[in-house]
Amino acid sequence: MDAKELWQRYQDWLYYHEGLGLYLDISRMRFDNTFVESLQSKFEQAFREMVALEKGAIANPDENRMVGHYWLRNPDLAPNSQLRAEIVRTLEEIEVFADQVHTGAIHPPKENRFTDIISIGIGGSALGPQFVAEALAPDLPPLNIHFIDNTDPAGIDRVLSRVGDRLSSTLVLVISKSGGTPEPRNGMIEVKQAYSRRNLDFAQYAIAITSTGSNLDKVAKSENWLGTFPMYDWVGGRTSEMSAVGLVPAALQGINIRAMLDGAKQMDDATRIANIKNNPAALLALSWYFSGNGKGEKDMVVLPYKDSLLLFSRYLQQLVMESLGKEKDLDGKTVYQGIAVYGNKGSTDQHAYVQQLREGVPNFFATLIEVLEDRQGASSEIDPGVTAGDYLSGFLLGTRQALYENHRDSITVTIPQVNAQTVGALIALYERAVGLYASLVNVNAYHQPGVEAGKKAAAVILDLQNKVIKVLQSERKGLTIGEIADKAGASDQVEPIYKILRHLHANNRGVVLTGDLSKPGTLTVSLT
Ligand SMILES: O=P(O)(O)OC[C@H]1O[C@H](O)[C@H](O)[C@@H](O)[C@@H]1O
Repeated sequence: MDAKELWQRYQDWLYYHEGLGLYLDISRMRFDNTFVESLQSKFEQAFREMVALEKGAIANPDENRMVGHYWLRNPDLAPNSQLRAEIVRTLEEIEVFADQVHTGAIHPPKENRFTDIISIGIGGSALGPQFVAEALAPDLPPLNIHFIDNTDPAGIDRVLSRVGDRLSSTLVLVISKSGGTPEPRNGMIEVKQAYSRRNLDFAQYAIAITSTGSNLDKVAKSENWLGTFPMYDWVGGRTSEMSAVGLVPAALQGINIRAMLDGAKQMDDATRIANIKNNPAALLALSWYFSGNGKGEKDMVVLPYKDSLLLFSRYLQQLVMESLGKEKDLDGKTVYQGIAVYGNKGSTDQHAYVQQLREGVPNFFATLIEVLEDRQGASSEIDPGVTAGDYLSGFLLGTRQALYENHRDSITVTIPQVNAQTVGALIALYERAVGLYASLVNVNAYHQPGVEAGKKAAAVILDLQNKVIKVLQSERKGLTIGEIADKAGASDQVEPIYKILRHLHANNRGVVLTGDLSKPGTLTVSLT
């Protein structure tokens, strides 16, 4: 296509949302009209399924759950008045709570104000709050947020030492929908220990955000924690940013949560339109389907040209890959679906892996996120008539063009500025695109059976560790790893047993490995 034809194609396919000032450009995806027509009936089905989902159908059949994140930003859509009232009440409670924390009406026992937040959660209970904090928290927030999103002891130490003496004015959010995920549970226990080492009563600093009746909820209630906020059965972790999971930390940081909800609602309205060309989420799903042949054959590289959107790709990684990465389709057929997502930010990445994108294996399509406003206020000039923002914009346009010229497709999403409304809209746009794409490829976007399998496998390892320690305790003499495995009744688990013992040895846990470390099979293992 020559420049004139491309300009026409750009205009033909450009989507613009007036209320949000958001543009979506899929002109650099090389599909043609025949392809669009070939997907028409699949899209009609996808739109129908989305209507049913929003009306409260069991859209997550494996878990027998409704899928209601769209109701969070428009409670009038909720399928019954009880849910509606609950959504509205929770939102009001969050605002009142944040306000009371900010004014000091709610304060730590020995201080006038809370100064910091430690937010403990993983996956959907961390990625949204992290993305939003990075994107929207003011430079001087009323409370500084720190995240513990793993069971890495050194990571926990790092957060605790950064907080230091301010622990006595730190509010702890323990976020877990299920209330039973091991990583946040471990983080909570360690943080609780840190409070008690300082003679602080953890319960007076702790807030639980979890499903009613979960283990975490029970602990919070029995220990009389400072507060609890509900997480609903019908909101999945990876779509929970607009529930208490995302709204509590955001409101505490002084982020305008009503604006975030409004942006998402406006986008939800726009992506409800049952017409591919007028629906930005459908345009995204169409582009993804085209690029990867409906089988995820190409990866999605997400490049926001704005530092504050750095974590968008990580956020999308869970949303897209946990939703679409499925072995079986809804009919039980083996399909190995998914779309791999990665990326950091432009132009920074142009000095790293963009080399491969431009010239190497063409196994991806790029999504460039453009922000029209460079900064608040005027920019000084770097060169005559040129600002740093002009460079950033130039790098984006140049990369888009260079990729296209080398037969690499790209999508460009343009927002006027990074604010609560546009961030809410971006989240809603991708949530809907994932839902529609899942319908096109006939997978359940709302369960995660593979993750559950991983959790079970980890539990088996911890069980094995206990057995191994019992064997060592009951034997006085040194044993080989093979002998330990036999005595533990786990002869087929020699290698994991070796790795368990090596880990215990490295952490001075009373296990001694003697012999040639390069020949694990010959080692003798004993207790100190
Ligand atoms: O919020 P939680 O119940 O603790 O779950 C946290 C995360 O862990 C799970 O393993 C799921 O795969 C994620 O979808 C979820 O967001």
